[in-house]
Amino acid sequence: MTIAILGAGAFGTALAVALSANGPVGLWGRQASWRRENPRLPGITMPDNIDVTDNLTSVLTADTILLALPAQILRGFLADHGARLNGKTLVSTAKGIDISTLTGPSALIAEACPESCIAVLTGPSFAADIARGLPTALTLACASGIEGPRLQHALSTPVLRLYLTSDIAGAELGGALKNVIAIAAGIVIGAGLGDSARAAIITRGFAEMTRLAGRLGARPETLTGLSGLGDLTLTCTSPQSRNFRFGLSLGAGQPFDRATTVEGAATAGAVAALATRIGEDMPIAAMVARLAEGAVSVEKAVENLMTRPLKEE
Ligand SMILES: NC(=O)c1ccc[n+]([C@@H]2O[C@H](COP(=O)([O-])OP(=O)(O)OC[C@H]3O[C@@H](n4cnc5c(N)ncnc54)[C@H](O)[C@@H]3O)[C@@H](O)[C@H]2O)c1
Ligand SMILES: O=P(O)(O)OC[C@H](O)CO
Repeated sequence: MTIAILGAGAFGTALAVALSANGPVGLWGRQASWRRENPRLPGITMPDNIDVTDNLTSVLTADTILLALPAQILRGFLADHGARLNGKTLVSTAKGIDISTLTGPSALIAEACPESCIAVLTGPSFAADIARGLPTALTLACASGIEGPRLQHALSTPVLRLYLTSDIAGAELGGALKNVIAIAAGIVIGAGLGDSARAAIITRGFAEMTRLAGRLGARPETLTGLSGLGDLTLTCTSPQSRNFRFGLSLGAGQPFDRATTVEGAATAGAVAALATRIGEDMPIAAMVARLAEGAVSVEKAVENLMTRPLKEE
């Protein structure tokens, strides 16, 4: 198996560093003018067997491509380059739902590359941790009983342990939805509402995640696994998370650098629209969408959530 990664942001670069333990890796970035140290991942030196390039053609000789682009970028990228990727094994790593189609990355890839085998790599993992070689466990979702195990072995290393599932919908939705709830958790802490309120938002947020994912065909055990509960726990509790930090700044009423990749912001809008379309109640996600747009104050959002009709758990 020959491997290339498209997207030389923090995560694509970290994956390249990890997978270089198994052999050569191509890493493409549209503006990859650096070669040995990515400014998005300071302090990490690229091993010699990573070919960092801004020439897409040169990395497309690989048979297996990991797509490490943000979810809202993917559709446009596939429109431009999907034909050249079609037929290759494609592994999606984006954690979001496309705001214009309300579909996840795997559906976008399937539409653009109908002859490709598609997998999803997701789970609790900060790029900096992976790049430093800290032990990490992820979920690899692939519907193919042949390609799935092959990928699982090729993408695992002594410090990167992949668990295999065939539940693409569950793995993908867990990764996308946890980002929305992480923003909510950040808001709670940023606004000084306390750890008890955060535990409540995580738990009720997880209930929303499992409800929506279940309606969209996910298996419950996937949501309680690494890609759901595992990643939710990480992202709602660590200031390393950009989604959590975005929430912190919203809650505290402080500015936030909008150039930072915060997948949960657009995904909250997509989730709210999706929930409305299928008639599912997602009050926390809907409130995060409004807060991220600046359409409601934190005080009003808390009041609205706390005064909803009382119900059974
Ligand atoms: N950073 C992490 O810790 C981490 C961990 C797991 C998963 N992820 C997921 O990986 C995905 C990418 O996140 P990241 O952390 O690498 O983001 P990032 O902001 O570090 O990098 C995004 C990259 O996308 C590139 N890009 C933007 N628009 C583009 C376009 N039109 N064409 C080509 N390239 C374009 C940018 O140049 C940049 O290199 C996200 O879905 C994120 O949720 C990130
Ligand atoms: O920095 P975040 O919030 O995008 O989170 C990164 C990863 O998704 C954590 O698993």
